[in-house]
Amino acid sequence: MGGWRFGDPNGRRKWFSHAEPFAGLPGFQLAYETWGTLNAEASNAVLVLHALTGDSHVAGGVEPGHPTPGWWDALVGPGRPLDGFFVVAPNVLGGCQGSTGPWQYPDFPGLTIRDQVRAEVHLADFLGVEQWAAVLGGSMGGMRAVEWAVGEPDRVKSLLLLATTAAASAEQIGLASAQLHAIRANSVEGLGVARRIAHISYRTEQELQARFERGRQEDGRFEVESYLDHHAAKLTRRFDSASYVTLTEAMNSHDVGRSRGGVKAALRRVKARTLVAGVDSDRLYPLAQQRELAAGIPGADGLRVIASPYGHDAFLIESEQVGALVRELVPVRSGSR
Ligand SMILES: CC(=O)SCCNC(=O)CCNC(=O)[C@H](O)C(C)(C)COP(=O)(O)OP(=O)(O)OC[C@H]1O[C@@H](n2cnc3c(N)ncnc32)[C@H](O)[C@@H]1OP(=O)(O)O
Ligand SMILES: N[C@@H](CCO)C(=O)O
Repeated sequence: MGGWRFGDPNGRRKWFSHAEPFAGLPGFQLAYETWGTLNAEASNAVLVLHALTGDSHVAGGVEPGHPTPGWWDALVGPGRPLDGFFVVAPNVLGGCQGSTGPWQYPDFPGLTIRDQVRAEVHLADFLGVEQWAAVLGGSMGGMRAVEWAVGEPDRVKSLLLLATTAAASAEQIGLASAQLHAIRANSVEGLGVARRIAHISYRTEQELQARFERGRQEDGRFEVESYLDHHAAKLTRRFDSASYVTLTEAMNSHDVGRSRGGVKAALRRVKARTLVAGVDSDRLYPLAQQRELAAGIPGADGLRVIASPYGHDAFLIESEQVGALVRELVPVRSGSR
């Protein structure tokens, strides 16, 4: 088993353990990282929720000795939008970066986004956070963020939903099911095939055309093929195929309206001041999905649009635009954190 499943590659992980049976598991642990300090009123805690292949390492280089870059470096650190907050980022339940996942159990139960959020509620209780100043998430992280706000409306003061949806659509489930078939046919090769399919959906036709055209490598592969091979190999080195299946199935299960009278009724439960943003070129999580969220959440301030040629991945790449949204959601109030 790779060290990344158990270990602490950046030397910053902490673990929370829950010893009681939970969602078909005998118990669980969540790996998480934190930045900053919880204030005396416990009013400055921000929960950052990662996407499908992300992890708890939101930021690197904030403290000496931890240089490995994170996936939202632009948000955390001196002078950055979450400076002064107590930032908490767990690895999702079912993931493979320190949290309990299917690589540990032969008969790992299926999990839903709701199960994953319920696990994070236990982490919040453990940390002494009664209400998050903000919950932020994109894509799968946004699914958990909206589930937090619907399921625990009194515990989320403000909410940022990026490139996400209230319920997985038929197309999203369809693309995911092709990826799941590839992995079930051959877990290692299949993970690479799944990443290739997924990565195309994370980018845009125009970007791929502009970058690669019909170019070929010396070995005869198309440039775009080589690019996808590279992303497939990179993910296969750092990610567990069984976790990919568990997390993908959890995303397919996502429907905030299930057993709550539908999406509209569920979204009306949200009490948080909310910003919803989508990416103008996102073909996987199209703007219509964020429009539905913005229209349905009572405290939502319209729909914000991130302008980008990069498609769905823009919520990871367009850090200036994302940072501006975070500053708007949780403005710096000197001395009040
Ligand atoms: C820093 C961390 O630890 S992140 C860990 C957690 N990760 C996450 O949460 C998100 C997962 N990551 C991602 O989704 C993606 O990597 C993103 C969105 C961040 C990538 O965004 P971009 O910066 O646009 O990268 P892009 O898609 O252009 O890929 C660049 C890579 O493709 C390679 N590449 C470009 N063209 C080609 C080609 N024709 N053939 C082969 N490789 C190619 C580059 O050399 C580069 O390699 P590297 O990443 O190993 O340095
Ligand atoms: N590139 C992102 C896309 C999923 O939202 C990831 O791998 O997590």
